[in-house]
Amino acid sequence: MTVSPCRNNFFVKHKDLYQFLLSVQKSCLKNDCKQIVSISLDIDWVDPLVVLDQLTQANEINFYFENKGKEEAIAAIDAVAKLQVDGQERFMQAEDFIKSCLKNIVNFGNINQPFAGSHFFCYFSFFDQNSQVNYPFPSATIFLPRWQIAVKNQHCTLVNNIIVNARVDVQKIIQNLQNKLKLIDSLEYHSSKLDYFPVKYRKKPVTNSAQFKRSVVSALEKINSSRLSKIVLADALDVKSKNHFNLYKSLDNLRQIHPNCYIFSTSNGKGQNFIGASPERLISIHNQQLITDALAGSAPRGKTPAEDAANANHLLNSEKERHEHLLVIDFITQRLSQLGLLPRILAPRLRQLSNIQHLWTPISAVVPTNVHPLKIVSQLHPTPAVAGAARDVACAEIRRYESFERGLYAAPLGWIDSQGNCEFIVGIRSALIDGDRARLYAGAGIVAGSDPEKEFAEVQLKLQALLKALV
Ligand SMILES: C=C(O[C@@H]1C=C(C(=O)O)C=C[C@H]1O)C(=O)O
Repeated sequence: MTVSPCRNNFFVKHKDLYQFLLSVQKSCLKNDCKQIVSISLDIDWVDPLVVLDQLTQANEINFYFENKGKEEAIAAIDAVAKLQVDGQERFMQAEDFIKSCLKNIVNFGNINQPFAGSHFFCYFSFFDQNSQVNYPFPSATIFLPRWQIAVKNQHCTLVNNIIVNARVDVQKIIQNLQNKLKLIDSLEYHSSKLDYFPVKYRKKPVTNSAQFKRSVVSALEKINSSRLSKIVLADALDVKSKNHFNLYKSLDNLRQIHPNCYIFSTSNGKGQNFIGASPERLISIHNQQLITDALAGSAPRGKTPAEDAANANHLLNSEKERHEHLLVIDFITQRLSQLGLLPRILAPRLRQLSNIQHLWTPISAVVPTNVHPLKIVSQLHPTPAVAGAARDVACAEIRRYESFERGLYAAPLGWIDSQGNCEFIVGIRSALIDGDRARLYAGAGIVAGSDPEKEFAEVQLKLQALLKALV
């Protein structure tokens, strides 16, 4: 792997890149192969969301991921390498794809700056196989983007991944990069305010309220009599707007309303987008340190500080909520142990969002270098936070109760770098957007003692938070 020093002034120093690309091309010619070059450049601060909005073409896939609290945002646009698969082997195939791409990547620029070097963006569906034939996303998509813009703590990095072979015009690659830099430089940034448009839309629940509550009652009967101790039942809400939804403004609203959530968006390059604001991290790994969230058990935020504290107290002390939460902790620790990891359960706490609060227990572990992040993702997904326990029974029942395809809802999405660092979240509180139509998803965990009315209200609360941000 060849690494050159960082170029702060690309326009002055681009000769080094030219020489570098020529040498890569020469070796491609000699070995009759092609190579991916990851060019990392330090650039002036930009808002990756604005870049995403302004630079993505409708026919390109893309990915957006932001955690305002951590001052991190990353936009990935278009693909130079992509894998889309369905079926049980999807996580394994994704891992193999990433490993084989990495063998073929050389770096140019300072790969030690935040988010430099190659990153793979991945999103999966809840089930191995979508049963809705025309569902717009396959059950696994992994891609290495052509363009990646990321900020971390005010530091901004542009990565341009390119394919070099014997025929490619090296001069043109550099020209392309220069043009893109100029374009990014010319973008305008306005400090935006919350933009609640009085959007005109029609709402239509996919499951009517009576049906949802009947499902809860029926699930409770099963919980008393079978191997099922928890099931997460979701509801969907269809919304038809007068105009096309504005993704950029909706995401901008989401990041302002939910600054401590992960804001995400992905486009399939065919007109459909999946977006949301999730409080739930599946795994993050930084320098072999893994953190995962057990997040389950919910209460609304109070209207006054006193009411809020009372709700929080009730949540922390409720046997039913604690049982629901413990099932997730037990599952995660068991699964991590099966992989040979030694999970450490950190102190339980509350995750307080603008509209709702959850019981939250972070769990940490050290990941040996031979355990690939996607092995862990495949072991953990779906946790009882979004499926139930026992998992197989819960998943089969979810298929029976829910009349709609979960698709990317409640499934892992995130990125992995070449060192095994990664961040995957669970795609809950999410919506599938298709022009002027949106389908919103949210669910609630049902355990012994659940009240159908309260579970229905919890799902509506989650749906409303998302609906409020869509414009
Ligand atoms: C399934 C969802 O949320 C999950 C269910 C929770 C609960 O029932 O208490 C809490 C957090 C999430 O793990 C969702 O929001 O769609």
